[in-house]
Amino acid sequence: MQITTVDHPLALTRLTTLRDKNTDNAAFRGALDDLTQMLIYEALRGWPTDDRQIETPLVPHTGVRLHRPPLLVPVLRAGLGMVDQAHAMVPEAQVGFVGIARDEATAEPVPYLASLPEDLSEHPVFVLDPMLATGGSMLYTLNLLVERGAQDITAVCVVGAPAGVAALNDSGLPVRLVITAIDDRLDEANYIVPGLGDAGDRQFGPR
Ligand SMILES: O=P(O)(O)OC[C@H]1O[C@H](OP(=O)(O)OP(=O)(O)O)[C@H](O)[C@@H]1O
Ligand SMILES: O=c1cc[nH]c(=O)[nH]1
Ligand SMILES: [Mg+2]
Repeated sequence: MQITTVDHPLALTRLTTLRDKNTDNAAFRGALDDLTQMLIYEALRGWPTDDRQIETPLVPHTGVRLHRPPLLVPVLRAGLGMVDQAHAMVPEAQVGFVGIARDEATAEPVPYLASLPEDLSEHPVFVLDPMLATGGSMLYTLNLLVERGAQDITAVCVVGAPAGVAALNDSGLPVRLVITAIDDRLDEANYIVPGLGDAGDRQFGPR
């Protein structure tokens, strides 16, 4: 699996804000917004383009547009904090939604929403979820997408645990990973260490 680590100093300052337990919900959302811009920018590096004929104020000119803009799929709740900025970067993108909450006792993904196009065979997909812990939620989402024909998927994450990265790698699914940091480990409750806590709660409050 291809892994792109976005460790630009500006990405790392935002990650530090996210990790800081004294960052309030509004500042957390702001830092995630900034970081998402950088992740999407890197995720689209080298993306195919088509010619677009325009006229500058001086002469006709051949510019570009994205070839097949990715479908953006935030995984609720935490991925909601990434979708507005991702959409701002790729305004022509369509957006689908997946909702999953981990069972707190088992860390198994419990899905509660899937709102996606029926046929994804022509759509590259960007899955937006800041956290890749055991990988259960991401694998559930990837399988949902592949069942609908997706063949080109990018997982766009902020922090991963080695176990989650290995789970994606071992899945054999058509996915690459764009991420800011791969942390040390999971704790006994399957939280990422050092991590940043619960990315959903830190944006929206406890559920
Ligand atoms: O890799 P995993 O072990 O599956 O853990 C990662 C998942 O956990 C978090 O969501 P959570 O279940 O806390 O829901 P929330 O976003 O509503 O808080 C996170 O946003 C991921 O979706
Ligand atoms: O550390 C973790 C693990 C799963 N989900 C989170 O939000 N944080
Ligand atoms: Mg949560």
